[in-house]
Amino acid sequence: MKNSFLGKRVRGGKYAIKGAWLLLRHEPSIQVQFIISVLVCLAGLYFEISREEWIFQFLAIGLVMATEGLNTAVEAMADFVHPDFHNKIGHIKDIAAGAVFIAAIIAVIIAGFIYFPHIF
Ligand SMILES: Nc1ncnc2c1ncn2[C@@H]1O[C@H](COP(=O)(O)OP(=O)(O)OP(=O)(O)O)[C@@H](O)[C@H]1O
Repeated sequence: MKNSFLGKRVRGGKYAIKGAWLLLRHEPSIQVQFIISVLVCLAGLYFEISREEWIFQFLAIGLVMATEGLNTAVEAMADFVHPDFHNKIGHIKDIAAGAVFIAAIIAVIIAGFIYFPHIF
């Protein structure tokens, strides 16, 4: 079982859950995004948004948090590979942060589409 196809998948799932838990426990940016996600979900309950709106909302939350998680991994990898200051490392980190920024902008636009008609 240990090295079977299924065993490896189960082990991979355990590592992934561990990684998600580490992000939530130790990454301030993920913690902030998690709190915002909870607040947005409360807003969804309050405004009784539709099934389709919930789907887009969860997609936006997943997009931002997953991108932030990958950004964190890139930063950790960059610091491990090259702990000292280097222009290339700065460039790599800026690009990874840019990906989070794009995801966040899209999430804000989606939130606007969902909540603007409910509020105004
Ligand atoms: N080793 C380095 N060499 C060159 N520039 C760096 C280096 N480390 C960080 N920088 C620059 O500082 C910026 C912020 O990097 P940092 O690793 O502190 O990310 P952060 O966004 O503050 O991380 P966190 O997600 O932990 O808040 C980078 O985008 C990059 O421009």
